[in-house]
Amino acid sequence: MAFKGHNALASGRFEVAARPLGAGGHSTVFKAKDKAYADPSRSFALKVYDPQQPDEAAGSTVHPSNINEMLALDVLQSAAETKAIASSIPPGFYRRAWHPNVVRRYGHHMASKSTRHGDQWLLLELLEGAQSLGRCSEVSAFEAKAVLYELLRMLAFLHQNDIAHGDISSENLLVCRKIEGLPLLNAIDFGLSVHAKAQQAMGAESGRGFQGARGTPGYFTPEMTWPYAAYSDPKGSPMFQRYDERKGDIFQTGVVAVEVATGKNAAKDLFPLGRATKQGVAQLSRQLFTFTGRPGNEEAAAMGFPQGLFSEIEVSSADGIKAKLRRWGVGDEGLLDVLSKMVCLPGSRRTAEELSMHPYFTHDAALQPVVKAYIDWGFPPPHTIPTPTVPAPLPLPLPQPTHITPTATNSSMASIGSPPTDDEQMMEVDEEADMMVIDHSL
Ligand SMILES: Nc1ncnc2c1ncn2[C@@H]1O[C@H](COP(=O)(O)OP(=O)(O)OP(=O)(O)O)[C@@H](O)[C@H]1O
Repeated sequence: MAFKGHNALASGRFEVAARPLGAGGHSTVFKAKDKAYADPSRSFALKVYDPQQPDEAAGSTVHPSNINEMLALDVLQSAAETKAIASSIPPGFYRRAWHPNVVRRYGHHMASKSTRHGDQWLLLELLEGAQSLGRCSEVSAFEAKAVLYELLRMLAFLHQNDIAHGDISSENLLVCRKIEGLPLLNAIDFGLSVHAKAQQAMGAESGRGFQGARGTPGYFTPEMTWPYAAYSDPKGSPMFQRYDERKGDIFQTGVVAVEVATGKNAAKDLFPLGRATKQGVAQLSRQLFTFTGRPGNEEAAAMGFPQGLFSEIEVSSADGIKAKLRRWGVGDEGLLDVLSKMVCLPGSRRTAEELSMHPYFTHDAALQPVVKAYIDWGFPPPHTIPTPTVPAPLPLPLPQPTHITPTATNSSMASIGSPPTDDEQMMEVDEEADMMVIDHSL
């Protein structure tokens, strides 16, 4: 197994598969074994970031999104450790308290001055046999409901921890196994995440929210696009308003849910970005507001939305949004109601926790195995399913970590595997795996 670049760190420590698992704009992800781990036969996903040209001011070769991702996973690790202590999970086993819908982090290294490929990496749980939600075919209506419920539970958790994912898309959600026959999602790619820790580390001014459009085409939100429509040269315009990325997560999740429910593709069929230019975003903005409706006076003022913009478009209403969703092929009235509170203007968007308590989910006893799984993992829902068949939650044994079979089944989703074998014997090294050299003096 060879690693391109052959630097001492990566080729010495990891045995890396030649063929990548996947690649993104700033990284390549490989299946790898870590010789420093107690069980050197255990496989991980090694995300190797591309070094950047040294930044003029700080001389750093680390792309800011890599820092974002690393720090978001730091925050999630702290949350898991705190939860583990509260649940009397012994030290070293905190990953048992990690949220089931977020990929687990095992270590990282960020050599901030190095231009060598392989000096910036993130070691993640291997989601073996996983495929992106966007590539799953034949998702049943009930699977689609379970997927949306899981997404909302995951977002509620992230948002409670003051993290916005910032780039929810069907490519950044991997499906790797099933709970009682239902798909289990894992969110990856926290490169555009928004959280106080990154803002502190990178000296961003305080206050939540970004300005301007960023993310994956197909998932841009109305609030990030309107300044492009409002001004011929919006760059640096003081009229750019900050927007709350947590609300953006809700909109993007709604778009993913529409994709899953209808089989349409966000970037091709729903909200295509014709050209990645200001003019292209301006056109997309018109399309987005045609879908959501333009803001009424009050919301327009709150968004800093100029008077008169898109005056020919009707004012936003839930009924208008539902009618358009029906035309796209969403038929279920419950789902229509949930989506009309997600794929709408920011002022009308509900929180992930509120949405997870919608009767569409809570009145469906068939969703019980999924809800029960969260209770078993130590994440009780903010609601209870009103059915006599639901057993009362018992005092929890230590949640068993999940284990993934090495190969996908021939269905569109892979299956749950046998129980884990390594966690107990890994105790010391489990912690050791996090004590990797961190050099991010940015
Ligand atoms: N933990 C994992 N287990 C298995 N495969 C993974 C894992 N993490 C990432 N991948 C694969 O690698 C691909 C790229 O990962 P990721 O989206 O994190 O990279 P990125 O460089 O941040 O991408 P982008 O340019 O979209 O921001 C994913 O689409 C997936 O196929």
